[in-house]
Order: sequence, then structure tokens, then C-alpha cells
Amino acid sequence: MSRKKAARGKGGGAAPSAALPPAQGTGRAAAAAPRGSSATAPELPRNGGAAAGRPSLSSSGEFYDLAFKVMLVGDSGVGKTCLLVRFKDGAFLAGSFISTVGIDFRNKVLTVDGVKVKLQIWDTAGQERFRSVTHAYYRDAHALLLLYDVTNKASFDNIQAWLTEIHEYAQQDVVLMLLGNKVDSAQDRVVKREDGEKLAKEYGVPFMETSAKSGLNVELAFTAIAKELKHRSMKLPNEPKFKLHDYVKKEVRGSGCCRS
Ligand SMILES: Nc1nc2c(ncn2[C@@H]2O[C@H](COP(=O)(O)OP(=O)(O)OP(=O)(O)O)[C@@H](O)[C@H]2O)c(=O)[nH]1
Repeated sequence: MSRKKAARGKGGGAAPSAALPPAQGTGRAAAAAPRGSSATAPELPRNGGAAAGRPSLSSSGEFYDLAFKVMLVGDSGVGKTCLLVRFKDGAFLAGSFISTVGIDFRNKVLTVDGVKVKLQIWDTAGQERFRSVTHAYYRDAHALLLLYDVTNKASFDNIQAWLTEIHEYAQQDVVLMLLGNKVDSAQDRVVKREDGEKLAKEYGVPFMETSAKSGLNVELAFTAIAKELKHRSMKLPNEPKFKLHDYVKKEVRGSGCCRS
């Protein structure tokens, strides 16, 4: 994504829906609509396509066995776009902050236990005014990464409201993970690790701290989600049960210090 936002499907091989006007789903804005407000992509089956039994070809030319939709949600500025760019391109978007307009997605294929898993990752706008746009996308999500910023207490306090929203709009079986981002900013930290852990425990959600800037635990978080989704959809009889809660314990601990 260019210094970001609203470049819908850029790098993600967005497949425009035939029902949409030509400007939509192509990375360009329709004249009358806010950029990125209605990105479209192929619908993915609830089981990730496990029943198909043969690989599919992604728009970037990579074969994959399973495909899942993952959404990044959380307050504006917590680092959703940066986390996606770090995971997809291994880079960090430094510089002035430009808020996402609407919604955008990018694809990445991971190999999980020998199975090619395509994650179609949706980056949503955290700003309140785009909520009605993003609500429409929850329904098809297989997994949600819910972010707060460890240097912004309000973003942590709002997690409860996000969970209520998720409960209302997402499927009951959605895989959910809580991420405390920007852990590299040790001197500015105002949300203690223990507070994140406590909240996650309260809601029975796996938890990690990440840094899109340094890359800390970013790959691990997405891999954990991919493993969980793959495991759920394939349910191989002799495969040991994958436990997402245990897997996140592989997390590398960042700074635990606090400004306040
Ligand atoms: N230090 C540090 N800064 C970060 C990190 N992740 C993001 N940022 C910065 O935080 C600001 C917001 O990041 P974004 O990724 O644009 O936030 P967002 O959640 O996508 O925001 P919206 O699009 O408004 O919902 C930018 O200035 C980033 O450079 C991180 O891990 N560490």
C-alpha cells in the first residue's frame, strides 16, 4: 500500500465483483464514493475450501489449498495497516499517519504444516464514521485480530466496545485474538502487559503483544491464526489437537515497563 490507505486491493490481487462499477475493487476510487469504502473479493467458504481437495491458484500466481478471511479491527491509529504491511511486505510505514478510509485487503499465502493457506487480510478503518462500512464485512470473517495500542489507554479501554460489536456482527465461530501493538515504544507505554493479559483471560481470548515497527510477534500472530483455521477446517483424525492458547505462549516478550 502506498503511504497507505484506501488503495484497495493493492498488492492483494483484488478480484472486482462483476456487479460493481469498474472503479471499485481495483485500487482506485469511484468518483462519488470515499476511497476504499467498498473493496470486494471472492467469497470464501466457511470451511476454507477444505472439501475441494485440490489446490487453487491465487491472483498473484501462488497455489493454495485453503483460503480464509481475516479482519484487523481496533481504534484508529493502533497500527492495523502497519501490522498488515509488516506481515505482507516485511516493512514498516514510518512517517505521518494517514487514516484508512473504509476498508482494504491484501492476500498472503503461508505454508502451515505442509498445507498452503491463503489469508485474505482485511484492513478496516478504525474511525467511528466508517463503522457501518466495516460492519458489513464481519459476517464472512473467519478470524479477527483485535488491536489496541499499548501507548494509548483509550484504545485499550475501547476493547470492550469492540468485543460487543464483534459479538453483534461476526459469526459465533469466528477465531479471535487480542493484540497489544507498539510494544517497541517502551518509554510511552501506558497499558501494562498484565492488563492486556487480564482482559484477554476474562474473555477467553488468546493474547500477544506485537510491534509492527520491529516486527516482534507479527509473523507469529498470523501464523497462529492460520494454524487454528487450518486445523478447524481439516480436522484430520490423527493430527494432535492444535491449541491456539498454547501456541501464543511462543510469543517473544517485549518491554514490560510503563510510563505511569
Ligand atoms: N512505534 C510504533 N508505531 C507504530 C506501530 N504501528 C503503527 N505505528 C504508527 O502508528 C500510526 C498509526 O498506524 P496505522 O497502521 O496507520 O494505524 P491504523 O490502526 O491502521 O489506523 P486507522 O487506519 O485510522 O484505523 C502510524 O504513524 C504508524 O507509523 C508500532 O508497532 N510501533
